[in-house]
Amino acid sequence: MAIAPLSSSKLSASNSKSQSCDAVIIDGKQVAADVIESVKSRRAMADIVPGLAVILVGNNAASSVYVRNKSAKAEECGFASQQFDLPVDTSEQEVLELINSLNNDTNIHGILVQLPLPKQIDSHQVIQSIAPEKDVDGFHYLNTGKLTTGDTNDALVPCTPAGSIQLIKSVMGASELSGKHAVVVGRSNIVGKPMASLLLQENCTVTVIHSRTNNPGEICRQADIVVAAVGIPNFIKEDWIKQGAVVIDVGINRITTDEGKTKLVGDVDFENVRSKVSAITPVPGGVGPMTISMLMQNTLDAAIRGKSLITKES
Ligand SMILES: Nc1nc(=O)c2c([nH]1)NC[C@@H]1CN(c3ccc(C(=O)N[C@@H](CCC(=O)O)C(=O)O)cc3)C=[N+]21
Ligand SMILES: [Mg+2]
Repeated sequence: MAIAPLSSSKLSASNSKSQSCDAVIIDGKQVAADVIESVKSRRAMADIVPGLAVILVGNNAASSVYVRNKSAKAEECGFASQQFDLPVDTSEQEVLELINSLNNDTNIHGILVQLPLPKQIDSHQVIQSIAPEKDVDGFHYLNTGKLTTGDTNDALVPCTPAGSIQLIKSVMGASELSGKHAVVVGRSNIVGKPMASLLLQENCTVTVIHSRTNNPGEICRQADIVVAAVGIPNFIKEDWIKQGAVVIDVGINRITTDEGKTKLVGDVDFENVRSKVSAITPVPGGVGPMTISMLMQNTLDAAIRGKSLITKES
């Protein structure tokens, strides 16, 4: 796995592309704010109040912060948000009963169960119990099936991969994206697999590498686009990155610095990688804010679809 890093002089000599000393730092906060503006105006035009239910089980500190941020953003968009804070010893049956009642609540259009769940609860059972048309995380089989078969028009697409694609598109046109080699690092159901499907949809050549991959660095170095979703700080080093690549860092790792402060970092060795890429997302301020914006977009889409169904039926 250890590959000697190329010196940058060697690279510039062997690469026809210009040295990208001035990499674009993709402003995820700005793109996310643009998505929110569009959600607000579409909501007002549709004249509806989308209802979002967020369920949090237990008191994981990071989860509490994320859930609060999601509820606050929903309110800002003109949604009605309901937050359910359940104790850490809640049974699976109790969660299923709550979801059942939200599935039947016509004022609720989106249901999100914050992951991870405490160990007595089977998250698989919980996710599959959410009505697919309210599954704003896009984790239900019906939505993952629609995504992998390319039926993305009425699928609810997982928020982090959907946001990541949008960030790629903010620096690369659709025609430019077509035919590019994208390497997804990580194969989770939440990010890696749906990300691969979305990139295929954009006509990329897609490789998914993971913890059992032989020669991951060699493969990653061929990538025009790298999406890192492994959950390990500084996992992606400079010598894994091809000159001029676009790098999307999905990692959210809370680390303690030498000075004893906690700090949020991604999966990419940002300071060393940035001189080599054409564009890169920072952490924080990259993919994270997009995840929340795409959740609002999914909730609005679910509410608009729900309204048109009712109109059709009546
Ligand atoms: N059912 C479910 N759906 C999720 O979408 C989901 C989940 N469970 N469990 C946890 C992860 C994590 N996640 C994040 C969302 C926003 C930021 C975010 O806004 N991050 C900011 C920084 C926030 C901070 O400072 O802590 C940023 O990167 O700039 C991060 C992480 C959604 N998740
Ligand atoms: Mg993995």
